[in-house]
Amino acid sequence: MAYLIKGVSILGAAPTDLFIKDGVIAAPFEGAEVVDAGGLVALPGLVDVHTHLREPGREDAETVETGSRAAALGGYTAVCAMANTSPVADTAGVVEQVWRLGREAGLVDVQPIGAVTVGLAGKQMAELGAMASSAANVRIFSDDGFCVADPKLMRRALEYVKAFDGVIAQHAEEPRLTEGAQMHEGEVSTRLGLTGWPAVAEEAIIARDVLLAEHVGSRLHVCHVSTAGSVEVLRQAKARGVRVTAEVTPHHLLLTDELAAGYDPVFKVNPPLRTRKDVEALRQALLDGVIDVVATDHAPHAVQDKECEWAHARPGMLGLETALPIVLSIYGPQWELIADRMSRAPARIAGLAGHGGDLTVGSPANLTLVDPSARRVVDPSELASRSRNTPYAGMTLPGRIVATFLRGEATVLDGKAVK
Ligand SMILES: NC(=O)N[C@@H](CC(=O)O)C(=O)O
Ligand SMILES: [Zn+2]
Ligand SMILES: [Zn+2]
Repeated sequence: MAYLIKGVSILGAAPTDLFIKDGVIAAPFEGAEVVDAGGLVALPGLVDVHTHLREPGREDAETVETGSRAAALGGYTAVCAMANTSPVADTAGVVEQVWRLGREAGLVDVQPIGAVTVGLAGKQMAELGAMASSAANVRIFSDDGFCVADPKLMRRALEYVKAFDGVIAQHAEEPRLTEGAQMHEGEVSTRLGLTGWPAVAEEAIIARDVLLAEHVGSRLHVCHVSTAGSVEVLRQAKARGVRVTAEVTPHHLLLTDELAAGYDPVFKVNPPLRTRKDVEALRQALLDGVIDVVATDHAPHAVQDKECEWAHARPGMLGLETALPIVLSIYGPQWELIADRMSRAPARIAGLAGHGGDLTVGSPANLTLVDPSARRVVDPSELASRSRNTPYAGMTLPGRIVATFLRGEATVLDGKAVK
C-alpha cells in the first residue's frame, strides 16, 4: 500500500504531509491512501531491546504473534526477544525458530537475543558464534532472568562477542545477596516482613562488569537499572569512556516499593520496585543520557503464575502496550528525547539498521503516529497480550497510538491491529 499521512507533526514540528511508498518515506506522489493525521505526532517506530515473548515453551502466557501484536499497538516496529524460553534460545536452531516466527507474524521485526550460557545455567558458554552467524544474526546475548555471576565466564563472553561487535546484556543481580528475596530491601520490606533484595546486589555486579568491560574493551549493556547507586556507577564508568549502555523500564520510572503493601503480586518484579529517591535518580539519568534507553522488560505471565500468594508468584509485568503512555505521563511531549531513548538509541544498541532513523525521504517507513491529547484508562481485558499482568489497570494515561507502519505496511490503523 501507498499512504499519504496528512497534516502530521514530525517530532512536534509544524504539520506536514508524509508520503509512504514501496516501504520507504517517499517524495510527494498522486493516488495514495490518505490517513488524516491532524493533531497526531509521528515518531520513528519504537524499538524495545528487552521483551519476553515466551515462545517456545510458554505459549499460554504469550506467543511471538500475540507479543508482536501488543508491540505494534504500543508503537513498536522492532523488539528483541529474550532468551529465557523453553527450550532456552542457546543454539542457532532456537534463535532461528524465533526469528522465523517473527517473520511469519509480520507485525514487528523480532530480533532474537541469544543466551550467554547453556540453559542459562551459568556454567558453560553457549554457541555464541553459531547464533551470530545464523539467519537470526544475533548480536545481543543475555542470560536475563539470571545473572552471569561467574566473573571469569562474564569476561570470556565479553571478549568473545567483540569479534562480531556483539554485546552482553547483563541482568545485574548478585545471587548470594538475593537468596529468597521478595521485594526491595528497605523500610517497607521490614514492615511487611518480606525478605529484601538490596540495592547493592545490583550495584556490585554493575561495578564489577563495567571494570571487566573496560579491561577487555568490550561492549556491556545493563538491563533494567533500578537504583540511584547504579546510576552513579554508570555515570562514572561513562565518564571514563567505558563502552557501557543501560536501560530503564517504564515501571521503574513510575512505581515504588510502597505498592507491595497490598501483597498484590502484580507488583512483584525483578529487579524490584525501589524507593521514590531511586525513581527520581532514574528519571534524571534518562534525561542526562547516563541511562541510554527505555526498555519494557515486557514479562507476560499466565494467571496461575501471577494470581497466587506473593511468595509463589513469578516476577514480571506487561509493558509493551503502555510504555509510551507512561513515558509521556512522566516527561510530557519531549518528542526528541522520546525518539532518542525509545527508538534511535535502542536501534543502535541492537544493531538494527532499518530502525531508529530519521523520517526523511528514502529511509525505511518504520514509524508510529501518536495522539498526544487522547487519554485512556488501562483495561487489562483490552490488551492484545495473552497475559493480563499489567500494574497499571485502572490508571488514566496520556497518548493513544493511532497507527504503526512496518516497512511501509500498516500494522496498526485507527488504534487497531490490522491482523
Ligand atoms: N523481570 C522479571 O521480573 N521477570 C523476567 C525476567 C527478568 O527480566 O529478569 C521474566 O522472564 O519474567
Ligand atoms: Zn532481568
Ligand atoms: Zn527480562
